[in-house]
Amino acid sequence: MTSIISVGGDYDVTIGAGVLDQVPESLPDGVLRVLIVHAPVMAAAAWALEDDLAQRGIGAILAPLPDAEAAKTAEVTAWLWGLLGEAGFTRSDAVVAIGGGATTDLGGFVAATWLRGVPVVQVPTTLLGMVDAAVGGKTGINTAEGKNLVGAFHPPAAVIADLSLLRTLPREDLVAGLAEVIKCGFIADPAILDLVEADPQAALDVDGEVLPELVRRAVQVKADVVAADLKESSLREILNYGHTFAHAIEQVEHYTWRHGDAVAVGMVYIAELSRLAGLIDDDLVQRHRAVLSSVGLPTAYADGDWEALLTAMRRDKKTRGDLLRFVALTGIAQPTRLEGPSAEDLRAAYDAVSV
Ligand SMILES: NC(=O)c1ccc[n+]([C@@H]2O[C@H](COP(=O)([O-])OP(=O)(O)OC[C@H]3O[C@@H](n4cnc5c(N)ncnc54)[C@H](O)[C@@H]3O)[C@@H](O)[C@H]2O)c1
Ligand SMILES: O=C(O)C(=O)C[C@@H](O)[C@H](O)[C@H](O)COP(=O)(O)O
Ligand SMILES: [Zn+2]
Repeated sequence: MTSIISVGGDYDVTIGAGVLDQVPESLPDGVLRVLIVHAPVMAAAAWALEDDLAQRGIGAILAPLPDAEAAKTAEVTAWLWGLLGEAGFTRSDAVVAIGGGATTDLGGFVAATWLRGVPVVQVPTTLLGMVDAAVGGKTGINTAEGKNLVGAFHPPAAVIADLSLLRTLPREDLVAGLAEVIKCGFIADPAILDLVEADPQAALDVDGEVLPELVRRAVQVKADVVAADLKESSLREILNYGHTFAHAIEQVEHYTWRHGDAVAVGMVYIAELSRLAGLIDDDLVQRHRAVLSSVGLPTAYADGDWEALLTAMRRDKKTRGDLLRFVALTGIAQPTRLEGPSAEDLRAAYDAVSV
């Protein structure tokens, strides 16, 4: 079954097994050349796309990226700008990004910045990319000081999510992708939590029916939010649930942690902080731990450097001046903001996740 989810009428997310061959027709009319940036494991898919495009009279330049987070750097971005400059890419040309969230973040950023914006078609190949990174137009790279500190909002022309690609995804990456799915359950769609809790193993079965349903539901949550608030003036912040602490872990651990794993711990951290602030009860905190651990996600982060984590959290984009701001919950599907928590509560929540 193929599903198409419209993002505010601006572009479609096509979800289904075997939809990869729809990439050429998802390019805007009149595209003459394409830069295909791809994760190392997606070389065969990139070559196949190059052949398909050639038969349609569209030229392609292939750009294999460093794997995972190593792609999201100023150096890789500058290398791609160089390729585009040498080839004389114009605004009738486009970018296609094939890979996980790191690839689509980088590919989207290059498209956003080249000539102040050329079209990008996002082809996510991880669960996390399909349900989150490729949708919504947040693009960016890391700097030495922190995660995603440089970027642009640049919605794609289309998103093609071929579920059959998940068959080769390592289980650890599949599990990590479920963190963002579960996040959507906590912030907006409780049916996601019910589905995962009813059968956690089914949620990880790439050939079953539960996982596609979870993908559709999470994409719908994201589509609804970004259609209402593309540039994160307010509502979009809810998609950052768990991310303040998660991004700090990722940076302090030099990106050796998967993003989804860090988000899982980050959600437990904010749940603990919210409990300390009187926003939620202990049952909801424990529901975070139970549903996340049921699919194999981490819920604790031991032996961290608290001062380094705090410094990293202060660089979060939701911070305003000295005011640390978190997306929190008052209940399931009831997001709110927790602003300026005390130093004692920040530390106590850390103690609760660092056991
Ligand atoms: N822009 C956004 O809105 C947004 C949302 C969520 C996450 N992100 C970003 O996404 C990144 C994380 O994305 P990710 O979890 O996809 O990680 P990733 O892009 O690092 O990919 C994980 C690993 O899976 C491999 N891989 C990809 N597809 C595969 C496949 N089909 N078969 C086998 N291996 C495959 C990759 O090569 C990589 O080694 C982070 O940088 C995060 O900040 C961005
Ligand atoms: O799309 C969004 O908005 C999100 O916050 C989704 C997050 O899952 C994602 O990790 C995003 O890249 C984080 O953005 P940042 O602005 O905190 O860097
Ligand atoms: Zn995320």
